[in-house]
Amino acid sequence: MSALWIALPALAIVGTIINIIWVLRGVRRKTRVREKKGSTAAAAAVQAIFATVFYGWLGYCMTRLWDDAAVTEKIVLGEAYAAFVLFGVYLWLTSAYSKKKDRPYGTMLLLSIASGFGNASMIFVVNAAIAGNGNFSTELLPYFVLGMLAFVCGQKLLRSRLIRMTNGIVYDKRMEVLSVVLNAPYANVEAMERGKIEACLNNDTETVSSFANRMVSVGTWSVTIIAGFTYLAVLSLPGFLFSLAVVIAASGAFFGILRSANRLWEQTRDIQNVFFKFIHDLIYGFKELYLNRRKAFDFRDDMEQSCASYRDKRSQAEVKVANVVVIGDLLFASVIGTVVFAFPHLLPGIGNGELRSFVFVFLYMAGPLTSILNTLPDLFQARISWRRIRKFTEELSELGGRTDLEPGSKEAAEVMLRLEQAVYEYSRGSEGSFSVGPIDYEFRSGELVFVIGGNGSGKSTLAKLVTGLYEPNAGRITLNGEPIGAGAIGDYVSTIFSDAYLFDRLYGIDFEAKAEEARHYLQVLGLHDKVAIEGGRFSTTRLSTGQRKRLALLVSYLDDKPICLFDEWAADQDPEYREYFYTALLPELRSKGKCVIVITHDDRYFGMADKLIKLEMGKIA
Ligand SMILES: Nc1ncnc2c1ncn2[C@@H]1O[C@H](COP(=O)(O)OP(=O)(O)OP(=O)(O)O)[C@@H](O)[C@H]1O
Repeated sequence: MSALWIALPALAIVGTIINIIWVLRGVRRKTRVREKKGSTAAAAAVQAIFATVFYGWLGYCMTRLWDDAAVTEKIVLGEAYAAFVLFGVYLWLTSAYSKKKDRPYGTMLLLSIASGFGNASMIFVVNAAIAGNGNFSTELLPYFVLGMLAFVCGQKLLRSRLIRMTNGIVYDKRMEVLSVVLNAPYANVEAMERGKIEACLNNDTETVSSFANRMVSVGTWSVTIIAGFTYLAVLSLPGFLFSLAVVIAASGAFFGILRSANRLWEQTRDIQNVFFKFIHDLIYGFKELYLNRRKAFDFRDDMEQSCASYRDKRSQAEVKVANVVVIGDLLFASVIGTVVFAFPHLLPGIGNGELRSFVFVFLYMAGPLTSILNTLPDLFQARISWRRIRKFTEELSELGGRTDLEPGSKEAAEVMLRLEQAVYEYSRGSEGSFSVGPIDYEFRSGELVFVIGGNGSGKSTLAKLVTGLYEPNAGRITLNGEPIGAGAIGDYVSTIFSDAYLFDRLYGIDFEAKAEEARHYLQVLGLHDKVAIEGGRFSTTRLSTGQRKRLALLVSYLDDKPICLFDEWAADQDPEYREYFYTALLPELRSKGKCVIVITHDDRYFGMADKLIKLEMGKIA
């Protein structure tokens, strides 16, 4: 036995030294870098004071045991002190030199054990002191203070690590979801139920994040409870078994109820998608709702029903949980009642002191126990959100998509984009489908191509195929003779679709190098007295529809890609800018060697084109 007691701390010492060497290796290889945040002189001083007080007090408590200890016990005490000091060094090193995506589970487990045990030991010491006869204050007070110090220091270190780690996990998840959305095939995002992306990025990541923060306390509570139960077992084995059975039964019932509430939470989560869709409709349809009160009334009615359903289902789920919490509290009270009133009859040997200690310790544990049970509903909801995030990312990346956001090479100034038997088909279930193609066509640099045709003939669909928004269902697309994936074509094209979105920043454009050019085109497009560009940002985008399209044209111009595609750009322009677009800007782009594709209904200007493509029912006529 004594050999084991000597070996255990010795193992801890060796393990910690290996870990310290590992951290130092990370520092040397720069995988760990000096943590700048929070490393002020004041923070360092506080850390030093805490460390000195803790290790000083620990040493003092150990020396109190020293005199009466046998040789082997002295060895164990010495080893334990050395292990604590080394662990402190390890903690300081890992917090001073952090690394990316650090998940220090082992360290957190040890800190949970230290602080949970510190927490529980306070009540053991108090209980032992009360149970003793007289002069307890000087005898046991140092150990009570040591328990307090272990709890406080352990909590401080554990919480800061856990908070950093859990928020890091949520941040990583959010960035992962964002990357998946940005790399997802356009058709997947277009087909996605409206509101789903918002609910996932906003709702789900927040739910996971708030749960992660609650996990901070669960670790400590668990250790306090384990330590408490161990102490109860020492005090009275039957009492311990009985209370354990009650706690297990309460937790089982709680779990069962939570499972039945789970279905309701799933449903409330579905309603969140609908809620975000309503918000979308409210913002983008506000004009129509404002003008037509009946429409607004009906809309409110519709939204109200959805909100009411959310309220009812959520309430139903929470009432279920609340019932169990109340029953749980009742169960804890009945454990104490049974122990105090029934045990003296059932177990005649049991003493008053034991009963008092039992009640005392159990009462101390009831708080953490209830808190853990109350955290379970959050766990269920976080699990739903976690699954939704996973399903969402899987759904988006189902058809492949791009692997990263790094733009490819766009150096080729001369391009030949060829559609070979290319087909794109919308599947519309039972209503049949619409398809564009098969199309064989070659778009070349220095050419101005107009795409014409009636409404619904497939012009915009063809544009999406050509620009790589859609992947052909059949056939293929080549660029300069090489097959090219849809996701990569975007590097070669700048587009203005009829529903183009105007960002207020010039993303992806080296504005400093093009500031002069930008100012010139602001003047040419008649926007210089409306909009200014400062630091790559427009002073405003609150403009008329025509002006916004002109600003989009400026962005496309600065983009300077080899292929330019304009989808009915001139439709919103007055005759002056329409004339400028067809007779000056398009020829200028062509003379600069661009491949220009224009979707248009302006038959007055058809003559400006080098080639005309007429679409009828998705096919070139
Ligand atoms: N996202 C979509 N999902 C399913 N079907 C679609 C989708 N977008 C368009 N369609 C269908 O494809 C057909 C062609 O649409 P497209 O927008 O390409 O026509 P268009 O020639 O550009 O028309 P317009 O001149 O009115 O802009 C339409 O009948 C439409 O119903």
